[in-house]
Order: sequence, then structure tokens, then C-alpha cells
Amino acid sequence: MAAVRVRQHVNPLSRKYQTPTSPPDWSQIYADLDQPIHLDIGCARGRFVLSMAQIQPDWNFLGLEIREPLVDEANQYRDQLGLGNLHYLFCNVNNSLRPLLSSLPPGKLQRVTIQFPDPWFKKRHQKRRMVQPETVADLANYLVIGGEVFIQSDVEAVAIEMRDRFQEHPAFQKQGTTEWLTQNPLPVPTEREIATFNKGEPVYRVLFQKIGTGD
Ligand SMILES: C[S@@+](CC[C@H](N)C(=O)[O-])C[C@H]1O[C@@H](n2cnc3c(N)ncnc32)[C@H](O)[C@@H]1O
Repeated sequence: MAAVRVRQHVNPLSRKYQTPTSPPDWSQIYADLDQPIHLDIGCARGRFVLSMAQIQPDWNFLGLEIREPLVDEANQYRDQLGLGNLHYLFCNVNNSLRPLLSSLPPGKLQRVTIQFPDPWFKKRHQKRRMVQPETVADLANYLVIGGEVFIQSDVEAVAIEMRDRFQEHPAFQKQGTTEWLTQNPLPVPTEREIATFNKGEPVYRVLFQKIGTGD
């Protein structure tokens, strides 16, 4: 399937993206709603969850992405492959995460990945970054105890900011004793991860576990 061409970056604070996405009827989406859910935030073309859904058919995978043409293309590809445990949703995570999480079957969100989010280097653009304190609080509310959040970036400052935001929340505990994980604990690299590896550049990775409610 030929890949669609889309803008590389969109501004999540622009007026176009301020209407939160309405959650779908999940029973119409997944073949088995009882399976644990893996949420991939900022999934782009979604190849990571596509492979994961094939490797782990006993999980349901949900990719969230703000560039709608990529979501449409990914869902078409999913349909061609007939995968009943994978879905992609067009949304702005910064205003749709909470309504989406609250609509999921309770107790099923077990794994979250946030991988190579757009860095928005300029100070005045940093409000556009995906992992804001509210993002962490929402994930703390809806992940199951023992659930995991895996984050990675090729931009050290972005990785530090994400890591610190999760570390500051009492519901989350960083796993491992080293500052950064040396290996990806998941069996599939993302497209951006492969590109970074091919350039010989470092990746900064952290795994968190939800250990309590944080109240
Ligand atoms: C650099 S790409 C990384 C894609 C993929 N995770 C990877 O590692 O290859 C970041 C993605 O996050 C998406 N994104 C950025 N802000 C978003 C937001 N507020 N809501 C949903 N997706 C967003 C971008 O459109 C882009 O596709």
C-alpha cells in the first residue's frame, strides 16, 4: 500500500484541534473486549502497534494520532489484514485523553507507550509537547495497578522532562537501577527508533510501573 503524504508537524494548540474526539463504542471495535489494552500515544503511521497486535493477539492495541490521514490509512491497512485487536483513533491527546480513557472497559488499560514525541525545541513551543502534567495524572487514574508506561526519545531534554513528570507523580515508580534503560523491553522498535539506530544516535528510555493510586 502506497503511504499517504502528510504534514510532518501539526500544532495541537491550533483551533482546528480543540474539539475533543468522542469515544467510539469499543464493543464495535475489538473482537474480544476482555483482553488487556496497550495504548500507543502519538503512533504516526502505526507500524509499531501493527506488529505488536500480530505478535500479541491476546492484547488489544489502540494507537492515538493527531494527523488524520495517517489514522485513516492505518485503519484501512488493519482492515486488509483483518486484525480484530487493533484500532487507530484520530485525536488530540492533549484534550481527548481523559474522555477516551474513561470510556475504555474498566481495569483493562495495562500498558502505555509514548515513543519519540515531537520535541518542540523552542521554549515558547514547549506547551505543545504531548506529556504534560495532566497527561501523567490521567494515565495514573486509568492504568491498572502494576500497569506499565514505557517512554523513549532521541532528544535527551525531552526524555528528561517526560521522565521527571512521571517520577514526580506518586502513582509511578521508575523500574531498573540505571538512569536510562540500555535495551527496549518491547519486542518491536518504532519507525523513529529504527531511524535513530541507523544514524548511530542514542535513545533515552525509561519504564515506569503504576504502584498505587497516588492519593
Ligand atoms: C515523531 S512522531 C513518532 C511516531 C512514533 N511513535 C515513532 O516512534 O516512530 C510523533 C507523533 O506524535 C503525533 N502527535 C503529536 N502531538 C500529538 C497530539 N497532541 N495528539 C496526538 N498525536 C500527536 C505526531 O503527529 C507524530 O505522528
